[in-house]
Amino acid sequence: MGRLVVIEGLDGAGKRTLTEALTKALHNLGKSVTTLAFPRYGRSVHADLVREALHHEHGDLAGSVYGMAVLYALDRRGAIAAITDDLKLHDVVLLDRYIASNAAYGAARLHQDAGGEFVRWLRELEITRFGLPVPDAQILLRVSPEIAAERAERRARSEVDRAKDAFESDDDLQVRCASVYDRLAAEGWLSPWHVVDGTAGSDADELARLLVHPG
Ligand SMILES: Nc1ncnc2c1ncn2[C@@H]1O[C@H](COP(=O)(O)OP(=O)(O)O)[C@@H](O)[C@H]1O
Ligand SMILES: Cc1cn([C@H]2C[C@H](O)[C@@H](COP(=O)(O)OP(=O)(O)O)O2)c(=O)[nH]c1=O
Repeated sequence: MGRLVVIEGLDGAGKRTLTEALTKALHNLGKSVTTLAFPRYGRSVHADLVREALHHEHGDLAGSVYGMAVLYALDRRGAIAAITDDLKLHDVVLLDRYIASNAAYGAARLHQDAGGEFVRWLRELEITRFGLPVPDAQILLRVSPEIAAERAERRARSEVDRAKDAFESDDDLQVRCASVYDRLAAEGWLSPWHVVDGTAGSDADELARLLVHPG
């Protein structure tokens, strides 16, 4: 069985960039890798509803923290078979966002912390009820909310279809979200976490070695 490794962080932290660098670094160690990004836009009706809601469609849907969290969770539930199959075929399955994104953004929206009711409810929904695979390791790509916002802004200007959504445009939300992520990582929520400084020019080779030879 392969290892399920998750990359987490704020919008614009550099998750997609690190996913690519880590994939190369793991290949260099002779490991087979496959990647998957959540939400699965264009492949899951739940993910598409999320994107549309974040761009002000579907009435007051985006206003419901629990409603949005259920949609994100259903997107993942629809991917269980694919993840399980991938874990049989590859040494590493690398996910760009997973359950902890739901925990961090939902708790931040509700002004709760990582030990609050929302995070407990979410774990019960996604792990206990839906039976999602538990990650072997999670990486928190840590950058200040200001740097993440600058990067998300630059990307919104340079890439088609990347206009900032409701969460990305909410600076206070990103600040609260960063602190929930810090707590989730410090507590080892669902798995051990590796905290990586996203401003230091992350060393993907070193991280790949840590992931392949934990401890
Ligand atoms: N270490 C880095 N230093 C500077 N810019 C970066 C770094 N990593 C990513 N970027 C840039 O920041 C923007 C957001 O990166 P991306 O990987 O798309 O973030 P995410 O997937 O976390 O939203 C992109 O324009 C990317 O080129
Ligand atoms: C996967 C996931 C994302 N999110 C949030 C984080 C982001 O602000 C937003 C969109 O995800 P993101 O991966 O940033 O997509 P995009 O390509 O549009 O930037 O959804 C959750 O709240 N819960 C989740 O389970």
